[in-house]
Amino acid sequence: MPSLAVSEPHSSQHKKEKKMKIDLNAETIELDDSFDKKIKKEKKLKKLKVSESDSEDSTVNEKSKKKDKKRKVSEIDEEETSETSSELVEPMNLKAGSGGDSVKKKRMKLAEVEDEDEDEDRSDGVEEEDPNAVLNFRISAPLREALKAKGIESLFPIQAMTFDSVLDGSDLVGRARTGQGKTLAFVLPILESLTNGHTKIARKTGYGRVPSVLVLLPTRELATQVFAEFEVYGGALGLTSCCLYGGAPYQTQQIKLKRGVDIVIGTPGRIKDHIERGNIDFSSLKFRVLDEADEMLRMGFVEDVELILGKVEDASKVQTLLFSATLPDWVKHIAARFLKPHKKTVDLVGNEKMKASTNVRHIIIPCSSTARSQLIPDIIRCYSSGGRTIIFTETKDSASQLSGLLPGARALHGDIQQAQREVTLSGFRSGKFMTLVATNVAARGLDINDVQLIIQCEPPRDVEAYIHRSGRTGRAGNTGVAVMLYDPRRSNISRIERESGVKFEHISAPQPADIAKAAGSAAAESITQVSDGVIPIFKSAAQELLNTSGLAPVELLAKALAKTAGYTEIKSRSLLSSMENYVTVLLESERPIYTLSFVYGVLRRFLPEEKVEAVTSLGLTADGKGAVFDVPSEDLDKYLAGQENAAGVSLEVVKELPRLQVRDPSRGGRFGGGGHGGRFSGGGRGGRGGFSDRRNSSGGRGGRRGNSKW
Ligand SMILES: Nc1ncnc2c1ncn2[C@@H]1O[C@H](COP(=O)(O)OP(=O)(O)OP(=O)(O)O)[C@@H](O)[C@H]1O
Repeated sequence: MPSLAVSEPHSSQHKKEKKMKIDLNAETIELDDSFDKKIKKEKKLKKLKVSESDSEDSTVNEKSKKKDKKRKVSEIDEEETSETSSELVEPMNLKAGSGGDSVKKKRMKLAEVEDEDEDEDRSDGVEEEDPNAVLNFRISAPLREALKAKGIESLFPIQAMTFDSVLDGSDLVGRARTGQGKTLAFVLPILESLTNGHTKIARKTGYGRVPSVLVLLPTRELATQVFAEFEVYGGALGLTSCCLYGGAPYQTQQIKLKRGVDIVIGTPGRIKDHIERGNIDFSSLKFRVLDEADEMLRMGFVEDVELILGKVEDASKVQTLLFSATLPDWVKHIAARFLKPHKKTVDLVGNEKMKASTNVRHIIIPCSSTARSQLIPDIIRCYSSGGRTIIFTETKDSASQLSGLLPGARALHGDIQQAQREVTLSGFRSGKFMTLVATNVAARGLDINDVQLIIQCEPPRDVEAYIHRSGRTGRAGNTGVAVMLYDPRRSNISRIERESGVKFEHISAPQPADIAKAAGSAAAESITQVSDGVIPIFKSAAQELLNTSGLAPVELLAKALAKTAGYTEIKSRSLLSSMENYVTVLLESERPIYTLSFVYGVLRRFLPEEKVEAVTSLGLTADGKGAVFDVPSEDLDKYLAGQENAAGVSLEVVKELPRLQVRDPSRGGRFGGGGHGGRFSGGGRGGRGGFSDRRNSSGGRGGRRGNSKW
């Protein structure tokens, strides 16, 4: 593993004082959910053997209701004393995961923790009860069994905190960070309500029945994923579901609707089409769910959503639930419009500074658009731990281009035919390929096992996108890494930092030499495994080489290892742009430097024109006294030698990238206040400017069918 220089310790934000607010009377609950800690605790509690008697096969565990208040209170106590830490260990090279079940994997990890804690627990001699154990909720036996089969024996906080409210008939707004189980938070109580709860009697049954539940989601992939959950858990209770989204034939969807379904899941455009064709009747709806509501509305589905929601005969008889990891202010207006006034709100993020996943290590690396395809494979090598990687680009074009440049990667975006999108996603899920290059179409909700690494090619426009994209890793209590590439001269990452609460780790690009070193160790290991039987055959060639090379045996062996590892030439990388074969140079002048043209003027005083033109990625330092730029590494000596003819000017190769002024494109390229305060270490070479691929963007907010940009 290459040792990567980290200039700023990743830590403090996770250990800050946690604020918690609970006001049951006002029906608003806000908690710091301290998910890591919660999961650990949960695992410890697994040891508790809650005997599940057969007589308890009664559909609902009545006791659980009485325990409700107690459970909530103990939940709060736990949270109050906990800390959230997302500090993760340095990346390791693990074997590529072959798929499998994330829950099981997580259980395994935590089982190890349990073992360590065993002695301690024995000495306590106190058995703790898990307040969130599935058995403590009004969850019927078939559903409990289905959960158990998936390795779920305890509810996650958002599920535990919302279950009774939904089952008892409340409208609800639910918010929890990415990957914390919001889907089951509505799936479970809805299913129980339909089969054992208050909506059971009114629910239509039999052939041709009209749906009781409508779930609206922003993308087809997400609709398919939520549909799969309803299939598993609803199927266990004899309920049927269907999934309606664009790009798939109408006829099969129509036939399903005609036969009758209990739950309809889909994207707004296609559902509206079915309504208009008279295929669907929401007059007997009992539940409406808006999952990732803000995204649906952002994608231009407002009118469709309104029309669909308006298709119920008596809105007072329908429960409406709204779930998301992010709730921009304007979503609250939507909630006020569609949800009943006495709705409940369970907000596990609340006023917490950190809005993004706390299970994720958030890293930023300076990189130009031209260096991306060279840098990304090295980032994957260093940070994916052998698991899956999702790379986010801003546009469909750049997703297609980048996937073509990365070996074994596939693209996913809105211009790809639906059938192909499904093939791609299922290939990624099953581990046929390990790198997916996607637009925001994959940013929301997708729950894919063993995604260890997220790479964002440039900072997204809004903070919600950052939160959701980085949340594709570190799910269900697992850990992950999110790397964002940025242009230190142009990208204003401080806004994302401020609004998401993330304190980025500033790291320089992995240097090819570090990666080669790690590959050399692996090659050495593989050589020790070669059978001694080959020695007599190769010995004479080795002896000959030793005699003629003029090198010491260890040097010769080093060359052999380099060849075995596939590194016959070691490049280096710019600190400024991550371009290979470029080096970052700092120019300092006795006089203040206000403009880029001043820097070019200074360079012309002591360098020939062609050398000045070869300078790239020029940026001014925040202290106003210098400028940094990249020069081709092969010409470095010529640049450094030139300074001898320049009075009052010095040039040196930087080992740490100084703080830079950030250029504000909205002000005609003028430089704004200081950039971020990060410093970067390492050596490097760099590349050309032109960082953003947004010029390719079709812009706008997307049309009715959404996804036009993605
Ligand atoms: N109680 C539980 N115990 C163990 N695993 C669970 C539990 N509930 C959900 N999970 C798993 O956690 C993962 C994340 O769940 P889910 O996709 O619902 O998260 P989310 O909060 O909706 O995330 P996002 O905001 O990104 O959409 C899934 O793999 C799910 O199977």
